[in-house]
Amino acid sequence: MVGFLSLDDVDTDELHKIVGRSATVLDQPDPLEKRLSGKVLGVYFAKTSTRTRTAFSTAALRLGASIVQYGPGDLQLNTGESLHDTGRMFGAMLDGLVMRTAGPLEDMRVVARSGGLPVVNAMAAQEHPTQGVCDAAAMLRHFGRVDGLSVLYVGEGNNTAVALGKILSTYRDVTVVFATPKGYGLDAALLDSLREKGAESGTRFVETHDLDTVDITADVVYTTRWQTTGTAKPSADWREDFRPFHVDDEVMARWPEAVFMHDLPAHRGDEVKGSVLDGDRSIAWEQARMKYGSAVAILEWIYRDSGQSAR
Ligand SMILES: NC(=O)OP(=O)(O)O
Repeated sequence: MVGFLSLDDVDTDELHKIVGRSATVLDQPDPLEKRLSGKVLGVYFAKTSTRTRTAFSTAALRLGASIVQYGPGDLQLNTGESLHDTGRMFGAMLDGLVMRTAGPLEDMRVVARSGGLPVVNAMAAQEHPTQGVCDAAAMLRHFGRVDGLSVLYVGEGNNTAVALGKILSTYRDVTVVFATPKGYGLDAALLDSLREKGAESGTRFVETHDLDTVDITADVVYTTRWQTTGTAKPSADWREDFRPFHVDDEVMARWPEAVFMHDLPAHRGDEVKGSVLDGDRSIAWEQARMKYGSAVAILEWIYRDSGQSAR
């Protein structure tokens, strides 16, 4: 049973192969090899999604699988059935599951263990690993490399930031600055683990709560929406804390060589000005298309032993 629950679970060489494959999928015309022919995947999204759900559904279909879709109100989980029992039922009938919740990653591990089936983490509270693959692949496709890039992340230290940090920690000589609102930064233990991992390959991580003091020469300015899917801010006046992290043309002018990235969905006027998101330096829409490329690459990797059940 091999799923895709956390970037921590995947060997670096394998991860880089997945990123490399993601970056080529967009340039490869259909048809894809039907690596998932005869398989049936569950696609369970307990939280809203436009990109990830569409990407994994279309990727599974184009790879030859059939899919069964479940929305937030569909499962007997809502009436009190346990995750363990739910996983057992999925495992009895499905060949894999793509799953999004706002809950802990451990919930997905329970489903994977009890069902004995591969589970893809399409976003959990702690980590959005498929987004990390997508983002690294978008950088690879644009720059021809990930090694040596300087990335300025502006916004909340959410599950997208965690995945971005984890995947960039596997590349060489990358500089990552997280400019996060005070009180909404990365978990200190996570940041320590990123620094430890990055030290092996010359990759460094810095966190600041003052965007004005950032003095790197960035290749990428990356932001994310202020209200992460499935989470709520603890204070009513949180917007005041986030306002200095709005990426507008003046912010982009400080990094004239940088491209702009965004995991989307965007809220123009909050985290980003429309002229930046839709401007010449934005690769956010190519990055969004990479959601499909990365979904294909992840599913191909999970079912890489063609002809054998991944279960
Ligand atoms: N970036 C991302 O995960 O988008 P969706 O929430 O639309 O899937």
